[in-house]
Amino acid sequence: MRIGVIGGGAWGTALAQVAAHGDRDVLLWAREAEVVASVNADHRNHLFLSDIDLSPTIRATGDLADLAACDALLVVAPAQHVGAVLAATPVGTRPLVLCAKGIEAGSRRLVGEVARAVHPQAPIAVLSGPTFAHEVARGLPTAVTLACEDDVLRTALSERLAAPHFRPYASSDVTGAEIGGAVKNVLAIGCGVVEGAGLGQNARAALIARGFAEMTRFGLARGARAETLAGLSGLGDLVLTCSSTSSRNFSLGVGLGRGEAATALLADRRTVAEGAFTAPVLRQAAAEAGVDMPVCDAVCHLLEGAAVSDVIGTLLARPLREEGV
Ligand SMILES: NC(=O)c1ccc[n+]([C@@H]2O[C@H](COP(=O)([O-])OP(=O)(O)OC[C@H]3O[C@@H](n4cnc5c(N)ncnc54)[C@H](O)[C@@H]3O)[C@@H](O)[C@H]2O)c1
Ligand SMILES: O=P(O)(O)OC[C@H](O)CO
Repeated sequence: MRIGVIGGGAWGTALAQVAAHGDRDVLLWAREAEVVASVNADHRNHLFLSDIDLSPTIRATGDLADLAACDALLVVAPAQHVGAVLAATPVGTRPLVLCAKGIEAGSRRLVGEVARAVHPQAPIAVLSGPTFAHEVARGLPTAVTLACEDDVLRTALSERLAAPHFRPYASSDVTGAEIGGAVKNVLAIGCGVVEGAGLGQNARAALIARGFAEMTRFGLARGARAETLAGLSGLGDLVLTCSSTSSRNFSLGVGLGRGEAATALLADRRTVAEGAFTAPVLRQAAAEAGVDMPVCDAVCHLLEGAAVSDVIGTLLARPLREEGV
């Protein structure tokens, strides 16, 4: 199975490195000509993953048409751009493995729903979990959820992408795998705010636990399974992203917590903090589904410029309630 990767950011490049394990050929599509040039000439991605020596069996292209030579495509463009990039990609019946984490603005569709609309003939899988790209690319041990409704394809993809340091766990719950990844980015911004504002470790743990309850409520309402949300792509990724400044979402929150404006923090950035785009869409989607998500709402208010003390005060002053989802 020859793998093509759509997206030459940090995660697309790290996944290309995983797929190239054992000297297998991988084709990486990158939007930036300088990424294509540096991967092909130096086996490095100077723009997005600069300190990693890449396998020489990874070849980069700037032409989406070249992906017609691949058997399966990993989709690693940011969530807001997946629809446009896929519309320009020759897909047909090739499996699409969705690796972006987010919800599309406007349509409020998960990435899988976007992909199905653009390429209805293509089987869909989702690869998601606690995965900082720079750790995966360095060969540090990592486990992910690989979700696909088709058993045969799920097994084939798992076997093709598994490597000694990279262990996929199979699931048939595509929606659950997607929702965990999308919601955790929003919650990670909140945990970063806790850090930046110096609110303490207790507050961070409370936010992770109550945030997980929100992820579960929303996921169950959208048809996800509870065990998927409690797995690698849900709770696992939530814990990772809420604990480290290696996370772009957490770091964005740290800035907000220090009183910096979201507009300034997001201006001119080359890398993506998906939670900033997902938060307002998630608020709409949750309202539509009748699901209460006060922590995610609080993150929206903070991104809109509300003062940290006001937002935290409002969260804590809500009527007392029973614990549980
Ligand atoms: N970096 C990680 O550790 C990591 C891990 C797991 C999942 N992800 C997810 O992977 C996805 C891609 O993130 P990343 O970290 O590889 O990106 P990145 O932040 O390293 O780079 C930004 C990417 O956005 C692309 N881009 C910018 N404008 C675009 C446009 N108009 N059309 C198409 N592409 C455009 C760039 O070409 C580049 O590939 C995100 O959904 C992210 O949440 C990232
Ligand atoms: O840097 P972040 O916040 O986009 O997180 C990267 C990955 O999603 C972690 O699993």
